[in-house]
Amino acid sequence: MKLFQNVSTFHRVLAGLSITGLIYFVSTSNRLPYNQPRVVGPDGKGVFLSPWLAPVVWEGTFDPTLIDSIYKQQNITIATTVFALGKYTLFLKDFLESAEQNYFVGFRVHYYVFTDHPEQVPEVKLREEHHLTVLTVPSSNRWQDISLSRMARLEKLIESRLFNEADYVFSLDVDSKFYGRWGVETLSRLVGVIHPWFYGKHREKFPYERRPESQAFIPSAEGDYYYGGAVIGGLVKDVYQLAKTCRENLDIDASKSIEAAWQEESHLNQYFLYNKPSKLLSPEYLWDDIKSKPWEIKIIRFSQVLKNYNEIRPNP
Ligand SMILES: CC(=O)N[C@H]1[C@@H](OP(=O)(O)OP(=O)(O)OC[C@H]2O[C@@H](n3ccc(=O)[nH]c3=O)[C@H](O)[C@@H]2O)O[C@H](CO)[C@H](O)[C@@H]1O
Ligand SMILES: [Mn+2]
Repeated sequence: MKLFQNVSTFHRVLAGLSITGLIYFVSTSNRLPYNQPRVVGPDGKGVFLSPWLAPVVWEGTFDPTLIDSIYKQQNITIATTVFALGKYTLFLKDFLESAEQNYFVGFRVHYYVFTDHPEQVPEVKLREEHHLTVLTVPSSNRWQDISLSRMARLEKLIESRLFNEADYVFSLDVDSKFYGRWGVETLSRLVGVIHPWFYGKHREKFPYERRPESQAFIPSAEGDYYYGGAVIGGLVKDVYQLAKTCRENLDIDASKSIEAAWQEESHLNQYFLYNKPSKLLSPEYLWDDIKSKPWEIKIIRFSQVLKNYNEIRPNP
């Protein structure tokens, strides 16, 4: 504790702190202060390196033909998990059909569809080397539980199958559609996507979990990007570590009856702050159909579709 010259100063400071303040103090005292990274530069163009030298994938930063030819030599399989419980099965058709047009075309893909209504999984013609497995899970009557249980299910699926069946894995929101190429340019050890609604905002305004009692807590002076929970990816081993850690932290929060502001997305953001992704996907890879396209976005590749939450979620 270099900050304090002698023990009595340290005790006086401690005595003046509340328990919440103490947790805050201990958890922040050894963290490095640094400026928030920009997503769009002063020239209005997307910044394509993070301050820890992770590439940020934007249109124009890669040559699709060249990058495909490099990965072709590696004979890889990309597992893709997608959850469609309750009424969310209605998103599967567009999700899968648009994926088949755009998603890892020419590479081996294995979709794992988790659902409580296996009979509602549509028949979609898959490309050669693309496969789909339906995994039946129990229904749930809280959307928050569905969304956050994805971490535990991903962890278990990796343990039981993906260590043997795949090289990379992506977990994607089903209420989405592909509009453009999503290929091997997105592959890396650990991959996160920059959320389309917050990339122009100061990090103090990010909807991170702000209660120190939660395992997802992020202090207001910290944060790199606000990552979307709709896309998690990377090598099977690294995504396993992420899913396991987030699931453990979700369990700790649940035991204290705390639910983070944005469920597993909050825990994902906390994980990525202290375990930096090795590649970032620009908001081209997670847009929202109701959001107009600004100048810095040259192409929308994957986007959340319009939906009426009151109609499709099992609870408010
Ligand atoms: C764009 C984005 O980053 N979205 C995130 C955001 O809100 P969203 O509003 O996108 O959450 P959402 O309603 O799409 O739920 C996330 C996912 O859970 C599944 N699901 C949910 C409800 C249901 O009844 N049935 C079902 O299958 C489905 O796969 C869905 O895509 O915050 C959520 C957690 O609060 C997740 O982190 C989402 O990934
Ligand atoms: Mn969604």
